[in-house]
Amino acid sequence: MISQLVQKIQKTKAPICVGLDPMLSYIPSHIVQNAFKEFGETLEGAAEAVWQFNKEIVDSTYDLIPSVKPQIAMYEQFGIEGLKIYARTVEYCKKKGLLVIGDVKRGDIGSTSSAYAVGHLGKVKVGSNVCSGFDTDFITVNPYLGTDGVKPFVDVCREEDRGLFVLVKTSNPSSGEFQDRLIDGRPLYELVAEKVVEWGADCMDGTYSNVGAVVGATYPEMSKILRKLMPHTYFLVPGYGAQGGTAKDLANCFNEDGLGAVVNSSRGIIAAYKQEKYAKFGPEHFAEASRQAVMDMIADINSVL
Ligand SMILES: O=C(O)c1cc(=O)[nH]c(=O)n1[C@@H]1O[C@H](COP(=O)(O)O)[C@@H](O)[C@H]1O
Repeated sequence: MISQLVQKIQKTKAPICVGLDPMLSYIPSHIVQNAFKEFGETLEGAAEAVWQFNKEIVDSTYDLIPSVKPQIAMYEQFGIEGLKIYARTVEYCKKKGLLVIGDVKRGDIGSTSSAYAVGHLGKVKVGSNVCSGFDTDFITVNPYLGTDGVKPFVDVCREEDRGLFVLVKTSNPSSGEFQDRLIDGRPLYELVAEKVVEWGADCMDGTYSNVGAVVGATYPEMSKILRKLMPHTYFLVPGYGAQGGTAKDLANCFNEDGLGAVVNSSRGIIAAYKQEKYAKFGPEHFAEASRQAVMDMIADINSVL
């Protein structure tokens, strides 16, 4: 699976992923009002607005990009109606030729992780049928429970040719509270990185493993160390844009050949029309503002590679 992402990145010359993290407050009021008119001021109405918003953004950017990353929390806030739209968004993006990284951050005891792995990446047996749940290409995984909590995901990746991005060093301000703590003189994120390499050793797909790592754009010194520790691990790099990470900050996440990382931006792309820089597009043309923001992000990142 990771080789498909590499190929799409090489084809588009865009090592990026558009984060489909829709909050109702980002959605222009003409879309929200139309959805409310049809479905009322209900969870169904909110979910319909999210769907219309996502569809326009995907339609206006899919030819420029290799991948998207829907964050499931933004859909779960609308309950089952939101989850239906998560599933519809995944399916639509795949039809458009995009690789989909489901940002679900799962991880539990082994038996529970197995069910998560099947539901998001694999297939489930239903009587005599074999069915797919959310059917995403990659998901994000939380490694806090250790090897038996991660292995079920790795096994499904090997069986189904899917991929993971395991949290190693996250982009948020408090990430150091646990992740930077020294254990036998070494920060925890380095120990997790070594485990990610070990988990991914049996899942190679070309130069890289299907077991990747999440490394935030906001900690450039740490990403430099992690890049060296994990030469064959692909990085998913969030934190660019809205969280303050710049192209210069994330240059360390890439290998010398310009591969090795896919950079996410969510609010910076989907809510671009709200920024002064893109205000000229106005809410009516929000999707064109997103397209322009994608082009600017690609140029910005390529300028440091
Ligand atoms: O796993 C992630 O994608 C993730 C890890 C991390 O360390 N930091 C982080 O921001 N994310 C996700 O990346 C997205 C960032 O959104 P923006 O800050 O709007 O670009 C959100 O969906 C976060 O949940």
